[in-house]
Amino acid sequence: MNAVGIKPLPGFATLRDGYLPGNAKARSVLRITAADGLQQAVRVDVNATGNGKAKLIRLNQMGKSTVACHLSKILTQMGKLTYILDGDNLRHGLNSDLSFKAEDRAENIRRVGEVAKLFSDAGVICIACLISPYRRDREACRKILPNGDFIEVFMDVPLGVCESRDPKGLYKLARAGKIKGFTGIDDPYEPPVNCEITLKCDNGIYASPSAMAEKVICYLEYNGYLQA
Ligand SMILES: Nc1ncnc2c1ncn2[C@@H]1O[C@H](COP(=O)(O)OS(=O)(=O)O)[C@@H](OP(=O)(O)O)[C@H]1O
Ligand SMILES: Nc1ncnc2c1ncn2[C@@H]1O[C@H](COP(=O)(O)OP(=O)(O)O)[C@@H](O)[C@H]1O
Repeated sequence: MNAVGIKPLPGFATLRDGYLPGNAKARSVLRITAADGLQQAVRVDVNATGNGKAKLIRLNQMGKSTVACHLSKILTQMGKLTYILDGDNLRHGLNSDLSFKAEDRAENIRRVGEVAKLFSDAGVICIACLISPYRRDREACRKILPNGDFIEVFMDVPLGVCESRDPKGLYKLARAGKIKGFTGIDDPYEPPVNCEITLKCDNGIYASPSAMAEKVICYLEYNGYLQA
């Protein structure tokens, strides 16, 4: 158990223990650290990472973007290329024609899956943070990616905690009936039954976003996803 309460998987230290992953090439790590930013990291030459694989990583529920940023930063420091596909942002561009009706959420998730597949082909680890509240849509998305390339991360955060954060005030509007079909209020969220990773609280205490990201890294390391 380290200082942030994560039990490392057998044979793995977490990054906070000062562990430099054996497969991270010093040249790549230095170069990408110097770039110091997620978008800049994406511009780094693919060959510099030595990473031939890419994965779609889904994060559910509140705190998605925050954990995704930490995850991307850690992966970048390890010499990997990453790109974050954030549902909230994509709905301003690629998916601006879609509503929050069930069929439009399905199309939203399908498009993000297809985009993630393209990133994957280019050797970039794609971190997709979408609510994707319905199981059937997540399973359809899993099928878009090659077998084993879709890693589902469930952020098991109770509605009350999400609602207490509410930085955009959307829960308040939903409770007041000013937004209809809001996930968790008057639209369902179906928790996964077969996700690869669950991030939740321990003894009522939530891990920090960076600790959650480290847990994902441990999973990826342990299962050989980050080998050069
Ligand atoms: N009705 C309704 N239900 C849920 N969410 C809503 C809704 N209306 C707007 N928003 C904002 O849209 C963000 C979620 O978009 P997603 O593309 O991830 O949703 S979905 O996967 O298609 O369900 C989500 O942003 P995040 O909080 O960053 O997830 C909300 O701010
Ligand atoms: N582990 C955490 N502990 C406390 N607050 C958090 C945590 N993760 C995220 N937050 C805060 O919760 C709010 C929502 O986080 P965000 O990452 O934008 O969620 P999402 O992308 O799921 O909507 C933000 O104000 C963020 O700072």
